[in-house]
Amino acid sequence: HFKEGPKHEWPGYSLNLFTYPEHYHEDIENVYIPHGLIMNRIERLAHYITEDFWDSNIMVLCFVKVLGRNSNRYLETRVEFIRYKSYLNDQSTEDLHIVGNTDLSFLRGKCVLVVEAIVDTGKTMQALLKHVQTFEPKMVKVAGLLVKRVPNMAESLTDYVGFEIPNRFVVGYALDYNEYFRDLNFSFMHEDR
Ligand SMILES: Oc1ncnc2c1N=NC2
Repeated sequence: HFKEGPKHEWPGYSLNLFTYPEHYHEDIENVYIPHGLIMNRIERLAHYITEDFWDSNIMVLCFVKVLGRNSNRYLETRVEFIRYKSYLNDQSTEDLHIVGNTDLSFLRGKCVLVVEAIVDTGKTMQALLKHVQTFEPKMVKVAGLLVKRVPNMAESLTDYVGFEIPNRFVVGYALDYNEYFRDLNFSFMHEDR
């Protein structure tokens, strides 16, 4: 997936180009990926996913449903959420703690798309995929909106990548730092930690 990119790192956009909650002014460094760009990229991923899943029902996904309305094909989708905790402050913990229901037997024989906001070390995703496989789905693919470039990254776990980003902590657009910054629902910010 990841061609060796240019060595310079994308500097992000200056904060004064955007409006964002006052209470975050001291904590964020720049706008890394604005909302509009995220939306455009997600639509492209939905195109690839719809092609790959062609005539199978998809167990987990919402944005393909929108694409279904625009194109003449509608893939029935069902969305289930797996809540888990894998981060303490900004360090990934080793193990996967699934919160709530761990019985995923509804996946048996199904075409599953695991949708993750961010794939970092890949440890959580590997643990999640191992757990999903025990329920013998027909197919499992992974969509990650953000995938970090981390040293000796496990073979690419992600079939659909929104944005490949440097190995730095980002917040916003549902990504949090100990539950802070979740309400930055319009873009990613580099958290200068
Ligand atoms: O950079 C990150 N920002 C928020 N949450 C997570 C991150 N990486 N793994 C989980």
